[in-house]
Amino acid sequence: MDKGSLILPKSFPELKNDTFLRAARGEEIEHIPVWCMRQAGRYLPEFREFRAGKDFFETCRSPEDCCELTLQPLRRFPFDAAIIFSDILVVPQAMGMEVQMSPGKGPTFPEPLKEPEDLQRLKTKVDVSSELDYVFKAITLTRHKIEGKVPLIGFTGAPWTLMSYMIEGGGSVTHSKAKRWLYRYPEASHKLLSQLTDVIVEYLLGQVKAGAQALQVFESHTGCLGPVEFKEFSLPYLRDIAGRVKDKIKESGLDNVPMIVFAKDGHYGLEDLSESGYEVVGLDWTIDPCSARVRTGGKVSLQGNMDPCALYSTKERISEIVKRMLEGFGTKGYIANLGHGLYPDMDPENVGAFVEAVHTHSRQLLNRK
Ligand SMILES: Cc1c2[nH]c(c1CCC(=O)O)Cc1[nH]c(c(CCC(=O)O)c1C)Cc1[nH]c(c(CCC(=O)O)c1C)Cc1[nH]c(c(CCC(=O)O)c1C)C2
Repeated sequence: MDKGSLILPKSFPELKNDTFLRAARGEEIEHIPVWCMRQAGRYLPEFREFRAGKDFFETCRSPEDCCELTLQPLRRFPFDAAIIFSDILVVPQAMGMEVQMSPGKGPTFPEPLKEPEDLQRLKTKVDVSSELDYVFKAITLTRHKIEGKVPLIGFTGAPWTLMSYMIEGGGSVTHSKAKRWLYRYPEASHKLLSQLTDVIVEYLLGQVKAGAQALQVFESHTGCLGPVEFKEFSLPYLRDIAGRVKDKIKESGLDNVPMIVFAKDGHYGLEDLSESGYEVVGLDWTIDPCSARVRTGGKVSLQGNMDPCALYSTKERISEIVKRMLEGFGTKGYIANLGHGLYPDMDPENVGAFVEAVHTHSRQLLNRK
C-alpha cells in the first residue's frame, strides 16, 4: 500500500454487530458478546508467520501490519469485538524512553528511571498527535478494513502499570523497585503518574477521533499493590482518565464510547472500581461471578473472567465451565472474556470452542426467559 492511501476519509462502514456495545451499556442483546484479551497473538500460526523476523515495535509502527494482525483472529472466530494490535509501552516511548522487545524475554528498557532526578529525562510536553500518530493511523485503517463486522477497541496501559515498567525496566515479579518509589518518593511518584495521565488522556481521545468505538484501560499491575496504595496511586488516576476523556469527547462533539477498566488482581478494589466512571469493569478469574455482581450492585457491566488455563482442557469441559460462568454473571450487562490474555501455547481450536460455547449457552439462557 502506498503512503498516500493512509489518509482515509472518516466515513466508516456501518456497524453490523453492535452486541458488544449494547452489553457494555447494559442494553438488550440476542447473545452474550465475547472477545479475548491477546486475541491477536502468538497462539495463532498465521500471527507467528506474519511476525517472524520482524522487530515488535516496528510492527507496532506499521498501520498496515497492525491492521492485518487485528483482523487475523476475526477470520477464524466469530468474536464480537476486535482490539487494535499495539502495545501499552508505546506511551513511555512517546515520553522519550527507549523500549526494546527481546524475543522470549519481553519488553526491556535499557535505561529505566532509577531516582526522581531521572524524571528530567522525560519530555515535559508530549505532542501525542505526532508521537503516536502511527497508532491513530492503524485504528483508522482497521476501522475501514473491518467493514463494520464488529466494533474496534482502543486501549492504553494505566499510569501505575506504565510507571512500574519505566522503573523496573521490564517485567517483574515483586515490582519492588517501582514500589520503592511509592514509599520513598511519594511526591515524585505522583508527579510521574500525573504526567502519564496527561499523555494517556490525549492518547485515548486521539484513538476515539481516529475511530476507536470503545476503550480499555489495562491496570495490569494492581496485584502488587495493597488497598491503601491502590487508593492513593492507582484509583485517582483511573478516575481522572475516565472523567477527562469523557469530557473531552463531549467537547469535541463526538459520540460517547464505552470505557472498560481492567485492574488485574484488584479484587480488593472492586467496589471502588465500579464507581470510577467506567461503563465496564473487567475481572480476572480470582473473582466469583455472583459475588462480583453483588459487590458492583448493578452500577456497571462486567467483563471476564474464565481462567485462560481452562483452555488447556477439553472442548466439553470448556463448554461446562462457560455455562457455569454465564449463569453466574447473568445475561444482562455482561461481556464474556478470559480473566487475562491468551498464552502462546494455547490451541486455537479451543479458543473457537470457548467462543462457540458463549454464543450457544447465552442464546439458550436468553430464550428461556
Ligand atoms: C502479541 C503481543 C502484544 N504485546 C506483546 C506481544 C507478544 C510478543 C510478540 O508478538 O512478538 C509483548 C509484550 N508486551 C507486554 C508484555 C508483558 C511483559 C511482562 O510484564 O512480563 C509482553 C510479553 C506488556 C503489555 N502489553 C499489554 C499489556 C496489558 C495486558 C496484560 O496485562 O497482559 C501488557 C502488560 C497489552 C497488549 N499487548 C498486545 C496487545 C494487542 C493485541 C491483543 O490483545 O489482541 C495488547 C492489548 C500485543
